[in-house]
Amino acid sequence: MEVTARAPGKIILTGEHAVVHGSTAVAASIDLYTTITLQIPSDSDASDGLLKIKLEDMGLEFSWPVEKIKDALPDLGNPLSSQPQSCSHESLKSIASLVEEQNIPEAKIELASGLYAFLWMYTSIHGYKPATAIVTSTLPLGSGLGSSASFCVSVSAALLALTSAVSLDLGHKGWLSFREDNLELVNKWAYEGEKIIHGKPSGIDNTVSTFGNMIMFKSGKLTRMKSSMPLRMLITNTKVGRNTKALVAGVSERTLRHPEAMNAVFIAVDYISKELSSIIQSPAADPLSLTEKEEKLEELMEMNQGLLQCMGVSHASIETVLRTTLKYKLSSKLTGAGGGGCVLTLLPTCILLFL
Ligand SMILES: Nc1ncnc2c1ncn2[C@@H]1O[C@H](COP(=O)(O)OP(=O)(O)O)[C@@H](O)[C@H]1O
Ligand SMILES: C[C@@](O)(CCOP(=O)(O)O)CC(=O)O
Ligand SMILES: [Mg+2]
Repeated sequence: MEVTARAPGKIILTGEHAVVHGSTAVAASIDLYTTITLQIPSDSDASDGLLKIKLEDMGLEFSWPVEKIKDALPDLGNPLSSQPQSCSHESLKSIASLVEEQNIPEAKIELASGLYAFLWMYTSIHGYKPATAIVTSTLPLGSGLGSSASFCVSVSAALLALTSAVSLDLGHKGWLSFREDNLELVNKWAYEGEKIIHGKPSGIDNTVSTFGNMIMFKSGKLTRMKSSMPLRMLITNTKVGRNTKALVAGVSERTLRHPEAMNAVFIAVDYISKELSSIIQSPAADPLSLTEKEEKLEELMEMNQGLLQCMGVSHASIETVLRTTLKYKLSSKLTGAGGGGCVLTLLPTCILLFL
């Protein structure tokens, strides 16, 4: 049995971090993907008894004898793919020791949490079957474009596609697609993976990666959006590496130190996201001209960036991009967890006329 699945990365237009604390955020999927090919031999005699994962872009391969996984995680004997399970502290410790034995190069140690998520989802859904997973990605890792969620969604989709828990319909461009209820299952398993990588994710990244297009997200609930205006974003990668888990934890610590001030910040972000979504979706016959709408969006992005600074997640490299784009009267904000990573700049239609 073999299947290939892919899932997109995302940009967050407004509301990152605050969404973890219950505010509204707006996100859109982008045309960069994580792709996974999963092969599970149907004849166990024909296999080498290993669970392998090949990260092709990095030229890395990791493998574990399934018997060893069984010893480390003995409680997963009866996988129930239709019931997403959270990884307990004990299971995570066992998984960490399985990954530690692989001697990941020090410069790539961040990959460990991706491997934890893979091992958890694989064994929870398929038990101790030998298999090979080959992963490639066009997304930069750890840059705010949701590589972790796109990895988890593609893994979850590939794993579920090879179970009887889902049925696939003929999709578009040669890809099969999941039905809506099956997409929810894909999303729930991916969220369990994101929890292992991020610690305390809001769920917005895996949700937009699973359902695509543009969404509004608040307290685990998604509202699909229909944009009624052109919206072009320039993405600048500062190439400053950072880790979402640490940044999310930093905002929570600041919230514990200054609960009232931070709650006011989160409420302001909620209003910003709601206003942004209503502008983006306002009917074309709206009295506001396109230029007026774009000016409002620019102002909202600037306000959100200021509040992200309040949360302590901006960075000198992000400020440099902000100053540079401002010279051309363009508005920018960080996207994703910040601390480096990517910056979004709105490209208004008047600029595009000159390109
Ligand atoms: N293709 C991949 N293969 C293995 N792990 C991945 C892959 N993509 C993402 N990950 C995991 O996700 C982590 C990056 O997630 P994160 O810090 O949330 O940044 P972002 O989601 O913005 O890219 C990586 O360090 C790795 O553990
Ligand atoms: C900071 C946050 O809002 C988004 C993180 O996105 P990314 O992992 O940096 O792509 C966290 C979350 O919502 O789970
Ligand atoms: Mg992430």
